[in-house]
Amino acid sequence: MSTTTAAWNPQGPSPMPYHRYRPYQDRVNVPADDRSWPAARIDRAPLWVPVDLRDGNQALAEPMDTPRKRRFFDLLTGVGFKEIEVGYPSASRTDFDFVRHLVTSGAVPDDVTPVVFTPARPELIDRTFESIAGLERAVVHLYIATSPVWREVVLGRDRHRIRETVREAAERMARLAGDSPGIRFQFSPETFNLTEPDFVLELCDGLTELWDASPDRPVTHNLPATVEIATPNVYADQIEYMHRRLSRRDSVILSVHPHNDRGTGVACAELAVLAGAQRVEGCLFGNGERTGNVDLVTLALNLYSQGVDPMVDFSDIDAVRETVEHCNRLPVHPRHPYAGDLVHTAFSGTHQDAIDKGFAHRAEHPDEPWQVPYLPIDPADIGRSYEAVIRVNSQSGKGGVAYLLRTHHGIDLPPRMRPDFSRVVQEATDESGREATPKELYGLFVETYLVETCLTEERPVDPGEFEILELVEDGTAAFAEVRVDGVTAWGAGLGPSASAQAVRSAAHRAAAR
Ligand SMILES: CC(=O)SCCNC(=O)CCNC(=O)[C@H](O)C(C)(C)COP(=O)(O)OP(=O)(O)OC[C@H]1O[C@@H](n2cnc3c(N)ncnc32)[C@H](O)[C@@H]1OP(=O)(O)O
Ligand SMILES: CC(C)C(=O)C(=O)O
Repeated sequence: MSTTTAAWNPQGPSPMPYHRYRPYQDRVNVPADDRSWPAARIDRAPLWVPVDLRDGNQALAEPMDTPRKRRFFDLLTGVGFKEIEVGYPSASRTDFDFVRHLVTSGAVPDDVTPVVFTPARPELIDRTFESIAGLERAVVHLYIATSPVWREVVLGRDRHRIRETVREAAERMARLAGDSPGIRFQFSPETFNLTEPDFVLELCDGLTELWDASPDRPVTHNLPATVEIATPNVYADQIEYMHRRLSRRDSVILSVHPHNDRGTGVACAELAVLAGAQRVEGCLFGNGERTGNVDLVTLALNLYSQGVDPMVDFSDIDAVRETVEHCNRLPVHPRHPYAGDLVHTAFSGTHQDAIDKGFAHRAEHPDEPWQVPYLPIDPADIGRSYEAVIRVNSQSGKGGVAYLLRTHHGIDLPPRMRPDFSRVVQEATDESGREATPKELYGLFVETYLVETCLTEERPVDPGEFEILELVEDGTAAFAEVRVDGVTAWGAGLGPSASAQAVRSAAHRAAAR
């Protein structure tokens, strides 16, 4: 990219000390392989693994207690997740007790595998195995940071010492698991995205060998973007590098664990799946350390919107959201993809017009694939009503106003009358600075167009004086446009003598102008 400033771009240098930071190219070696991921396509869902009860939980000011964790766990199994990280049992008594609760209460369905998380420390590995005693199936997940800064600054161990620590931990895990066929292993080189690729490959391949992974008892290598450092294409290159080189590839489940520091967690996960990842760890609605873990709801519904089976059920997204908000004690943002309160709502006029026309088109062609403008998916598919799709304020136009009157009050304004009522609404909302609810719109409609009595008394109109320009009757209501002395106005009527009322009303409005 050119660094010279073009005449059309008047931006000046920022006073912020950006020179303190380095581009990712100076921080990690990213393999310059040929890449195939840009041309790939996602045609099936990866294995989703929610880590809300561990990574999400460790980021909460008030970690979940057993009842909250249990409620979350039941939600996750109910939605259809089959592998669930349930805690960091060596971290606290609460975490340990919850895993024991799962073991002893029979809460784990037969087709669900819990995952437990442990650092590479012998006493904590022992405690982790203690927590799962009695579970038929579990994945024991070992982690240690592998990148240069963490090695030097945090762990004080060089590559050789890290290799040794990992080997000793893995041997201990293998010993503790014994010949139990239901216990599988997972390894996460924390800060993978900042680690030299050859070192990660060496560690992962060493464990595949040591744990004797096979297609029947595969090992999971989980490659986290612990802290995002680059655009998502870079993560995809890193994942594809591993995908192509990991040994015993058919005995390895290649997993990713993106965080969202740059706001690109979802993009990282999607590009990583294009690059060969088969499993994705994340949290519902993106809870997690700092800016959060990648949001599994968004990922699953992104697939859904492509016509791909997401293999989880979010058909009642508000119930899912309510449980997650209760357990995390954190709200979901109103603009959150798919689940936020406002994400299926249009306030602006041209959007409302397009949605209105889209629904009308759909009513005539119900079997066509979904293509209502501005609505990526049908809100009804995730349990949302159409009620909130269009809301009116001063940014709205005639289409939205007409839509609300029609859908909430059964009043279908004739197209030529819509601009007239829209002006009335615009004045009212400009004046109030607020949204106009469907009830308020109806009130404005009645007040504006059903005006016969007072005007009749003030200035009676002789029927011979006016000309009816348009009269529309639709069974419930009638609408009339009338000219009096060269002045036109609309009126409306409801009920049995709606037409007569509409004409009288319009005539009196015109006469009063
Ligand atoms: C990216 C992630 O999300 S990783 C998961 C992080 N999650 C958590 O930390 C939540 C739960 N953790 C805890 O409850 C505690 O940290 C415990 C129980 C695990 C350990 O507690 P403590 O013994 O008090 O240690 P502390 O919390 O200070 O952790 C730092 C120590 O762990 C070491 N450490 C960090 N990661 C690892 C690892 N994967 N394997 C082995 N040791 C590690 C550090 O080098 C440091 O050791 P040092 O004291 O010798 O310098
Ligand atoms: C250790 C892994 C799984 C992790 O939580 C991270 O890197 O964020």
